[in-house]
Amino acid sequence: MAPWGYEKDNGPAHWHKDCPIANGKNQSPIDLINGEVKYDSGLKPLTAKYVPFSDAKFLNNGHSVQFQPSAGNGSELTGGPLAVKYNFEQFHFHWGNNDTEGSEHRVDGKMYPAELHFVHWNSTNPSFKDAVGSGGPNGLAVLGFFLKVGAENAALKPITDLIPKVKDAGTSVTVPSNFDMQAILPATLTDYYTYDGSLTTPPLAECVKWIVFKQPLEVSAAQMEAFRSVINRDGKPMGGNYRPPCPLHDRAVKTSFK
Ligand SMILES: NS(=O)(=O)c1ccc2oc(=S)[nH]c2c1
Ligand SMILES: [Zn+2]
Repeated sequence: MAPWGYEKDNGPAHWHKDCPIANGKNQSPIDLINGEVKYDSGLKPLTAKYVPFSDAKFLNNGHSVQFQPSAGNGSELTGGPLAVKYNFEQFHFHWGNNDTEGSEHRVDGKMYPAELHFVHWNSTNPSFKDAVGSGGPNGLAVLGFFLKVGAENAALKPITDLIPKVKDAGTSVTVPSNFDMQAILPATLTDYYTYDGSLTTPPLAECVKWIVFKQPLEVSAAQMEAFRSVINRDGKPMGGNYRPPCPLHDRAVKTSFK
């Protein structure tokens, strides 16, 4: 089978052939239906402590554009639904070819134009790869932020300004060491949905504690257009690199807000 992608011949409907877990009971993304979520007063705010990276790349891996440090540097996530410390691994994006589609998670059936994922791995594992394979929903913690079109996002500008340099699949560029990743996050990481799920791309491992924030981040129309200029490994616009929602089965979605 052609390597997986989001086209007719290699998209989400085909993934189960290489990854049978695609039809599992803990798959992501999902539609976050407000009438079916349950407030959990025990959910505390999250704390993300991100240290500037001296050696990080921004790359086009053929199915997303991704910020990837060369090694860990003590950037970590704690709190919220998490029992232990999680190490930062990478962040990447999913987006659409127009403003009516692009996010992976949905809220009452509504898609946002894009979704940003901050990926972290459970520090009780020796590595990210081990955390993915550790079994159970506590291997990774992924923060999901919806993006909507509005004001320019100054914190993401150093990243969106690099997009023209990674237009083609397999290209990468070094990110200036003064890039302030912490500035992307809202000041307080309070109102979120959380549930046990999976990677939204192959291998689709069911190893993720998902934490999706209610409040979207804003990016400008020009920043959205930058994403839409990215080309995938088939030479087509990468937009549409989102998996449709999966069945919830008997999972609960908890919220930190009423
Ligand atoms: N889109 S996502 O669920 O955040 C996600 C995060 C980390 C991943 O590592 C591999 S391999 N595939 C991945 C998908
Ligand atoms: Zn993702």
